[in-house]
Amino acid sequence: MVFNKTEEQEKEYLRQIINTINDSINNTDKSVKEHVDTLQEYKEYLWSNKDIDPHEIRSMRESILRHFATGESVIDKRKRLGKILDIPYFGRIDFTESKERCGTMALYIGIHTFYDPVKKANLIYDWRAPISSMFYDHELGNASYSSPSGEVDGNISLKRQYRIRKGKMEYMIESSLTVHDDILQKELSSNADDKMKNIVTTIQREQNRIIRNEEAQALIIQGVAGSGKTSIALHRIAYLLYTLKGEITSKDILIISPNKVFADYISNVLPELGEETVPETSMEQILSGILDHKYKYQNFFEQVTELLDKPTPEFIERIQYKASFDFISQLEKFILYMENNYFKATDVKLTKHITVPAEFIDEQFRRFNRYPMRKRFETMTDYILEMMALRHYFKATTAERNLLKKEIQKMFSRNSDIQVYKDFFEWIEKPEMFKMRKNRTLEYADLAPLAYLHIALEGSPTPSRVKHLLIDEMQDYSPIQYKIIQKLYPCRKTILGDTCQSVNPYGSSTADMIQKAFITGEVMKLCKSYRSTFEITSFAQRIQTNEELEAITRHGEKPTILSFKNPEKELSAISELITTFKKSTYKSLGIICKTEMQAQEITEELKSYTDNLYFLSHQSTAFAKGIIVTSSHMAKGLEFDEVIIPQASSTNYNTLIDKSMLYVAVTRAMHKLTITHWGKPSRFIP
Ligand SMILES: Nc1ncnc2c1ncn2[C@@H]1O[C@H](COP(=O)(O)OP(=O)(O)OP(=O)(O)O)[C@@H](O)[C@H]1O
Repeated sequence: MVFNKTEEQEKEYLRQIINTINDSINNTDKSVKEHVDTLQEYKEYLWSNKDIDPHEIRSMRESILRHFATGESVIDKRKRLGKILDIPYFGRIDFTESKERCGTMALYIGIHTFYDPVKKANLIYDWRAPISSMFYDHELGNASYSSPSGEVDGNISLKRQYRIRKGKMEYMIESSLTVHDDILQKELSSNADDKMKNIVTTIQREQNRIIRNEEAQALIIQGVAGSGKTSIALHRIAYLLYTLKGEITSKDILIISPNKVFADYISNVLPELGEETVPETSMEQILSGILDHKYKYQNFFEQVTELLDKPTPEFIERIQYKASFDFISQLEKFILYMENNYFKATDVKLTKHITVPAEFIDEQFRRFNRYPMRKRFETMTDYILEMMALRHYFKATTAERNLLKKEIQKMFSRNSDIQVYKDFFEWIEKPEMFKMRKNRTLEYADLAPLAYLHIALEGSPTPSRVKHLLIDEMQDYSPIQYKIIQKLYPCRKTILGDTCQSVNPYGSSTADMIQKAFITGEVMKLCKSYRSTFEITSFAQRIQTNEELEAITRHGEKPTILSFKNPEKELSAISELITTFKKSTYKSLGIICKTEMQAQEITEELKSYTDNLYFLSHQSTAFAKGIIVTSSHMAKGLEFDEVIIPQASSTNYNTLIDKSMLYVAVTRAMHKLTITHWGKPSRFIP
């Protein structure tokens, strides 16, 4: 007999579950109150009794801490219960184990586990539990999952999906498929929120494999635009926090994200999944940190702007060379060269009668080669003086010690990293490859190699406590940057991106290049694109074909291309499109320009037609709902119900990097896309 066979029975069961959760909430509230009262009693006792003996104080202190810890975990539980009251579960599978004789289990799956202490049974299973994986991986029929004690085989006889909101069941679907297409279609057709949302109810099989991959040391996810890479990476973090509880907490995870707006945009997913948000940083922050924030540098955004503007061929060449593996191997050879040639030992006369011979000093420089070059001087001095004390009974004074150390330091050719870096380019006979900008500002492409040399000379900063590193927009970082990341964060990693969406075509990395830079790493692919309608995805494919991409069959309006005689007409048409958007059910509109300067200009111009425009610059820190005007670079990773791409003329979109920008802009649209231009249209518009 099937448990809760009909929809009526399911609705009644939901009511029962909600009552049980409410009982549990009342009990935890009582327990929280008891803890608070006890702590208050302790406090009053301590305040009113001045002469308590130290033993009593100690034992009270322990009790207080114990109460505090239990109190905190009860509060956590209370928070979780409050959350599951809204949507207790979203799926169900009926599973019969082949070996066991305990019959068929109806497993309800939700964001959190719910254990009923009265019935002594798990009423809801966490979506991350091993048994729940079958919900995502299997259709009706034979199924299995990996439990801690081995593979469990069995049979799924029923599969249901529910939409429950505020404790009420809106509908349920019985399905033989993994995740029912109707529900996925409904989710995908909904409008964009101001923050990325979780997709736990509709995770697809190929996505689930990535979320639950525990083997890969570095998991590299190459996924087409809109394939759910970022969502999946965040669900993976939630999964790891669940399975590795006790070993890893959200504070042990670090996200390297492209900018603050993106970090803000994704900041809701983990809390929605019941986990804390994780720390976030940027590549520039890391690299500049290695160099003690000593140098002014062109940031990545400025480099992209220069590439879009009028880059000189030499500028492009410098970026390209520094993103090559040949460059890394030259740099490594040079480090070896420094090791062999930069330390020129000389005799050091410590007293009238005592001289430390050059040969002996040189020997010590080589002896301590496990230390970075500039970190050897202290240890060498100590060792030399120890040897002299042993062999010659010479006991050096502090002044003599300082003198020796200073002299040894002087034997190393260079103190300045920049000078060493310049030497490198002389050594490879390519001095033209290094160019300092005005105001002693470094080019962005020099930041990483300079940091690499700095590590060879001074060592890495203190070992990081990061246990899992997440890198988004992987294609925008070059191999040398990955080499540094590997030195700094030898932990496990999840790295994701899409080569087709590079805003750094001369210095970008493919999944294979990243794998090569890390030596180890597993590449997994996501080929299905979920964000945009079939029509928009097909349009994007004609701008830049990705053979691996598979568009989801969700249909919508065909993208529109509007041509005008002059910029005034174009602007007035855009303002009309804005008016139509305001009357529509769509919640977000992105007006995406090629550069930030163009976005700023258009914002100013549109202000006389419409209000509530939000200009998103590279200095912005938060994403906003409504009408956003921004550049392609900033729009990367974001999505909008509707997108307008202005100024798509042949002069504005003409080069390789322009094409990438157009592709990024087009793939931000979920439901509607309009491209406008005056004069000749860009050759990239299909
Ligand atoms: N299994 C799924 N169920 C529901 N929605 C999904 C699913 N997978 C992806 N999506 C939706 O597709 C959209 C794109 O997801 P996401 O931004 O994570 O993709 P991405 O690969 O990082 O995109 P891009 O590289 O283009 O920025 C989001 O709206 C996300 O909610």
